[in-house]
Amino acid sequence: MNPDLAQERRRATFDPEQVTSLLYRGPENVRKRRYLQNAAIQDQVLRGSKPWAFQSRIEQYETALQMYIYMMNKLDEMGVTDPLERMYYQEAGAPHYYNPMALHTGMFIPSIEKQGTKEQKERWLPMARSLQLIGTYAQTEMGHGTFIRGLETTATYDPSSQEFVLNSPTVTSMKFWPGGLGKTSNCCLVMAQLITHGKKRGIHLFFVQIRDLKTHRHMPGVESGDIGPKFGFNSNDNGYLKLSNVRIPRENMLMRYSKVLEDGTYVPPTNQRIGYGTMVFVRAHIVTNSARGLSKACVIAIRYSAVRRQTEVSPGGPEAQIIDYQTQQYKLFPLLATAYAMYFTGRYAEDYYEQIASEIEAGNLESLNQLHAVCAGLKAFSTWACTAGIETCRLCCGGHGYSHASGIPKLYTYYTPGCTYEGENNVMMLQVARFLMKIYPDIKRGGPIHEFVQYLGADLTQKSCMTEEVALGCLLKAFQHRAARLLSDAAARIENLVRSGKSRQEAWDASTVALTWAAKAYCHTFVVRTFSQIVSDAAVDKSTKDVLTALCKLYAIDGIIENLGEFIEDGFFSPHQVSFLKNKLADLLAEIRPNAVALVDAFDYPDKTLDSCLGRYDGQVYPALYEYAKNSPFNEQEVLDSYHKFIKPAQTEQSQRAPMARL
Ligand SMILES: CCCCCCCC/C=C\CCCCCCCCCC(=O)SCCNC(=O)CCNC(=O)[C@H](O)C(C)(C)COP(=O)(O)OP(=O)(O)OC[C@H]1O[C@@H](n2cnc3c(N)ncnc32)[C@H](O)[C@@H]1OP(=O)(O)O
Ligand SMILES: Cc1cc2nc3c(=O)[nH]c(=O)nc-3n(C[C@H](O)[C@H](O)[C@H](O)COP(=O)(O)OP(=O)(O)OC[C@H]3O[C@@H](n4cnc5c(N)ncnc54)[C@H](O)[C@@H]3O)c2cc1C
Repeated sequence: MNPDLAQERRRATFDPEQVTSLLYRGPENVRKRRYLQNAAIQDQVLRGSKPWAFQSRIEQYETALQMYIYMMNKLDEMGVTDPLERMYYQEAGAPHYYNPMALHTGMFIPSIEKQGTKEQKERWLPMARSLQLIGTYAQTEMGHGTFIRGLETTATYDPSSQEFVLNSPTVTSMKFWPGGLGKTSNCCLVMAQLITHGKKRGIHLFFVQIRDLKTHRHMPGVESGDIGPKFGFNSNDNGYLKLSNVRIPRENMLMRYSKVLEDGTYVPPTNQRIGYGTMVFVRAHIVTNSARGLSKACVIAIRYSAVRRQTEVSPGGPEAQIIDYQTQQYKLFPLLATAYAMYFTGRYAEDYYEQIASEIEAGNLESLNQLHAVCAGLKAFSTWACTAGIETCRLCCGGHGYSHASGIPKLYTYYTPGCTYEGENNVMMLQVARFLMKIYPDIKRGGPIHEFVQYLGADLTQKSCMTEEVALGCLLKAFQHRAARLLSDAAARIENLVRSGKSRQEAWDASTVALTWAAKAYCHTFVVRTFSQIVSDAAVDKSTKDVLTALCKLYAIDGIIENLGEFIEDGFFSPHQVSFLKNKLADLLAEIRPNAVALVDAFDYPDKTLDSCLGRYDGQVYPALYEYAKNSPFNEQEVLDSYHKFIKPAQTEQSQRAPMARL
């Protein structure tokens, strides 16, 4: 054990186990999580041969496939059915590979469960669970990802044969990007424009078999393939798909909420957007997923910062641990606080999703819009925080952060597409703004509105209650004030533009930056509120609560300092109050410092899950870096063939032109 890390753990003022329990919803869940992680770590088959970064793309794909199929079988044998528990096992078993069947379990099966009729579920789910059917969610096209009403793929109903005929009429209508579509899947859910009786009925989901279930060759009229190497996700065969007069039976349209009858009569759903449900489900889960990404980067960067020493503090004296530099703390501790904030908010988003989804199942669609706004907003807010935070963690690791040995570049390329997939983040923020502007008249009237948004109608002339003590309640009020004011600003801007003669749509289009500011401020407030509520309700001892409260305050204060203009432009905070906040920020960095390592230990990631030479629990960073370097295929031969092919001839040629000087 590295002595600095051992010392860090001794000086912690709280019990990390209590925090671990809080993060993973109780000691019983922690026990199960550890059991599954250990089972994966100890499994010889999952040990792997060489580090993923030294493998070709095809090798990465094959290794990922082999490992995931092995793990699925193991989980079935162990009787583990809960998706989260399955994820814990897989995360520890194959942390370096993006599962080529992730869309099968993450979107294909859930879409059938949520959008399929009873008969469709009985027909497809058993085959999907036993991998006879391997599916994906094929929505995005080369020409359209965001504007899904503009998708071009058509599904035209033919009443004479009671079939839909699917077509990709243009190059841009080709499905492009779906995970596992290229080579892995034999079927998919295709989002296509439904046409019955010659009329367009909007986009709907259709079950389409794209490959023969025995030979895996393409079905007639189907062309598909891999889209090529990407920034990350290279063990996944994100694919393209072109459909030419592909016929599927009428029963293959997912008909839980809308129907096409035998004669082609279209029965619409109660709400057209109910068919977007799988996206809302995944967005709700992306919040915790972002917390996972950011927290892993924090574990790596904070442990490494405790081990790494750089620069003599006094001449001839010992070099300081880099974690003792205030600038390093300022970069890392707010991110640590953010990771906690996102874990707690993710938990909230998932619970809220389950609550509203069961109301929807029971036929009550009243909260669908609000659920959409919450999930879209938190998805965007959390993925932005995660991506930016991972990059800061990488920079905090200096040169070694740039190596795949650190594990951080992999985290970055894995998590950054979260800002784009499942709804591009700016577009998601504009959906939040749309929701807020829609209810704005009710907010102003003081009409019946959800408690999430009540504060948005607060008196904007009020000033901050902040004192030198910096209470959490006052911090939350500051966020609420900022969100209310930015929303009011955006609304006023739109009204002014309308008064000046613009149409409402033109006024909206000319205000999307202001609307995005308002939406982000709303999401930020949501996170601060959730974090502070969970901390104040947490059943933990006083020392643990003190540490969590310090983290929560740091999250809030850092959010204010980073967006200071928005908090002071209307004079809400006085300059005096801003200086309280700046002083408190510095105090909190010092207060969190002795607990930083214990706070990252509390995330409870086994070394294998982190896959990082820098983030090891034992802190043996330097021998691990050396071992990793030795594994490079470059080092398999003392002299590479390329020396004889290129370097030697070049030297010979050069020496003939100018004879070598004696060394
Ligand atoms: C327990 C563990 C379980 C595990 C589960 C999985 C966990 C996953 C976790 C992590 C994932 C990691 C790996 C993930 C792999 C990658 C997966 C990527 C997959 C994809 O990317 S699939 C493709 C996703 N595509 C999109 O998201 C497209 C984005 N575009 C849209 O959503 C829409 O086009 C739009 C919202 C931007 C606009 O839609 P449109 O119909 O034009 O609507 P508007 O005119 O703007 O608004 C009209 C009206 O509709 C309301 N509305 C819009 N969307 C919804 C909705 N989804 N639900 C409800 N209501 C909606 C909107 O508010 C308007 O309402 P109003 O008229 O104002 O009342
Ligand atoms: C790794 C990865 C995996 C994916 N997996 C799948 C999958 O399994 N299935 C699937 O169907 N799709 C998948 N996708 C596709 C993904 O869902 C889309 O890329 C995403 O929805 C964004 O759409 P787009 O690419 O058309 O971006 P665009 O909409 O073209 O965005 C480009 C820019 O335009 C801006 N913009 C676009 N529209 C607006 C607007 N209305 N207002 C303001 N700004 C706007 C955006 O903010 C962005 O800056 C995946 C993508 C990636 C990267």
